[in-house]
Order: sequence, then C-alpha cells, then structure tokens
Amino acid sequence: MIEFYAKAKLPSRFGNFDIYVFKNDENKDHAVIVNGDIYGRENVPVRIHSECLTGDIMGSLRCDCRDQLLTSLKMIGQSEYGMLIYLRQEGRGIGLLNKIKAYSLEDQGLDTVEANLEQGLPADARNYNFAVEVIKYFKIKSVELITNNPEKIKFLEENGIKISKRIPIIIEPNAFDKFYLETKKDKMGHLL
Ligand SMILES: Nc1nc2c(ncn2[C@@H]2O[C@H](COP(=O)(O)OP(=O)(O)OP(=O)(O)O)[C@@H](O)[C@H]2O)c(=O)[nH]1
Ligand SMILES: [Zn+2]
Repeated sequence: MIEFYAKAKLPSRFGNFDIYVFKNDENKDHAVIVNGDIYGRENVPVRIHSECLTGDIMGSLRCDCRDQLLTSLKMIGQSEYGMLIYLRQEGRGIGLLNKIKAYSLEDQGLDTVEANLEQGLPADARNYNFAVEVIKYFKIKSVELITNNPEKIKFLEENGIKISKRIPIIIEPNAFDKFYLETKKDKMGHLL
C-alpha cells in the first residue's frame, strides 16, 4: 500500500512538473513526476524508470539509462499530460555495490545476465508493485507505457493495469553499450 506523503512544484528544463513522494511498503523514496492533470484519464503516457546512478547521474556510456530518462522526460513534458515513476531499484534491484561488482565481472568478459548470476543474484530482481499502486492512486484508466521491456508490460497487466499502447524508447547504441544492449535483446527479451 502507498500513502500520499508530499507534493511540490518541479519546474524543469522539460516542463513544469509536479513531484510526489509516497510512503510505501518498501520504505524507499521513489519519486513520481507528473505533467498536467492525469487523474482518471485514459491513454496516459507513463515511463517507469529504474534508478541508475552511473548512467542517470554520471553520464556513463555503459548503458542507455540516461538517454532513456531524458528522452522520456522530454516526451512527457511535450504531452498534454503524463508521468514518470522513478524507482530506486539500482542495478535492476541488486543495489549499487552488487552492480559495480557485476561491472567488474563484465570487464572480464561476462555479460550483464551472467554477471548477476555469477554472484548468486537474480538476473533481474525488480518488481513494479509501487508503480502499480501509483497508477491506481491516480485512477488512471489506461496507460501508454514507454518501454522496450516486456517484463514491465506483463507485470502491470497481471496486476490490473490496462496498457492501451507501448511507446518504444530506442537509443542508438555506442561502442560501450553495444554488447549490453545486444544481451538485453537476446537474453532478456527486450523489444529492440
Ligand atoms: N545488474 C545490473 N544492472 C544494470 C546493468 N546495467 C544497467 N543496470 C540497471 O538496469 C536498470 C535499467 O534497466 P534496463 O533493463 O536497462 O531497462 P528497463 O528499464 O528494464 O527497460 P526499458 O523500460 O526498456 O528501459 C537500472 O536499474 C540500471 O541500474 C548491469 O550491467 N548490471
Ligand atoms: Zn544504466
């Protein structure tokens, strides 16, 4: 269960957003960025973004996270209404320390899935319960989900969220994330 905690204006380079924080079962400060009036609406563009300190903040080229984050904020800012749910599930839920250990194994040739498994961790430890709760909190009737990840679509649909459309978010690979993106496509079923 989530509970409203605080809301404030968040003017940004992408638009005049509102930011919400909710109390939740995981006790994590997930952030919800909202543009316009989403309450009770249909076909709301929604991005569910998992935290990536190295990419989102530091501009790492090992992944496409930052470009996906900026592209989706821009998309949402340009739409009449929309929402980005920023989940504090660093490293697909294994945390920063384990993600950097995984990077170290990837530097030795393992792919992103193998590097998690090698540590005895799941390839993807995330869940999207918080996102489901937020979508229900705003009584959103249907969602246009900005993603390439079929797991997110599956999780939301299994938990009663109607997805009217998937909006792909394809970022051109660079020399450093090419293999990472290939692995997402080949091993994780991403629609790339
Ligand atoms: N464990 C691990 N996590 C990573 C690695 N590279 C990026 N991440 C994390 O992966 C998450 C991003 O997930 P992705 O699978 O790239 O994308 P997604 O958000 O599931 O799918 P999209 O909605 O299509 O973007 C973030 O939490 C990153 O911190 C890695 O090599 N190993
Ligand atoms: Zn990343």
